[in-house]
Amino acid sequence: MRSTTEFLDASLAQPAVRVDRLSKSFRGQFALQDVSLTVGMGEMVALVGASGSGKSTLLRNLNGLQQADQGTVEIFGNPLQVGGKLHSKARRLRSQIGFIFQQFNLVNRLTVLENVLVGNLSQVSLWRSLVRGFSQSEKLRALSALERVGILNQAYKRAAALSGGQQQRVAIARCLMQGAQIILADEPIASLDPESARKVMELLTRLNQEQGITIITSLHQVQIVRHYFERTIALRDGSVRFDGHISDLNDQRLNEIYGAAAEELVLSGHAEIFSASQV
Ligand SMILES: Nc1ncnc2c1ncn2[C@@H]1O[C@H](COP(=O)(O)OP(=O)(O)OP(=O)(O)O)[C@@H](O)[C@H]1O
Repeated sequence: MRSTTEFLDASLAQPAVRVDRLSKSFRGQFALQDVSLTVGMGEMVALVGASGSGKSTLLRNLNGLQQADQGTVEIFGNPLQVGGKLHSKARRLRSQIGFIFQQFNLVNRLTVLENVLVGNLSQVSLWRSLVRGFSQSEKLRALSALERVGILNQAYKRAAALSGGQQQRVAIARCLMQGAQIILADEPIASLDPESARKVMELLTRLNQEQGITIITSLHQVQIVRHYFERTIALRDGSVRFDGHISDLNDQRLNEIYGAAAEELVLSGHAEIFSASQV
């Protein structure tokens, strides 16, 4: 069996994510329909689309939280799911994929540091680790992750005591502790105030630019996408309707794809993010 290092080395020549003809239905309705796309290592890609267009379903399928009915997802050239079944390597591949949720998904009664430390553990190992404690080097790595996301000074507070923006940064630190090479973020700023949203978007951008972490983020607001992203994939009714440079996804193109629903993407929340700050 190959070691993790060999596994990572072999992956360098591969795209980070490759999706081939992925389809998923709920009660006879397509949530994803014949979706194919490739995301290179170190890319930062926005997924846009009106409510119900399939963004969350796609992200959940990319890390195997959910299985499609048909099609393939490959991570670093290795199959994660094929034809609706998780591959035997899925667990190892998933350890390289961090996932950030709109509602942060932290364990409220644990401290910030503990949340970062347990981020990568199964439920069983989580309680075992909490009982036996963590090694010094694990704690140092977790503290370093918190420093990288700018909230080292909150390490010993309970997660529930933090603001939404800070909690989202804990979730990102958890991905760093996990050693994630890919971060999937599902509407990561939808529950945040404009200033916190700006900080989270800047942090994701920095992790992409400075550490080469591949980032795929679903977002509702086209203004934000225009500011932070170059490549954008637009979904409608579970199909890819646009995959290209954000400058080509102008208002006219949005209207062609979404009709009246384009307003939801152009006008919804956080437009003030840029006027309220120096960005
Ligand atoms: N677990 C589920 N059970 C039934 N239907 C589902 C389920 N998950 C998603 N769907 C349906 O699949 C379609 C795509 O949903 P999805 O959540 O992926 O869209 P989205 O673009 O992320 O929307 P939003 O921006 O509102 O989160 C929708 O019609 C939704 O109702």
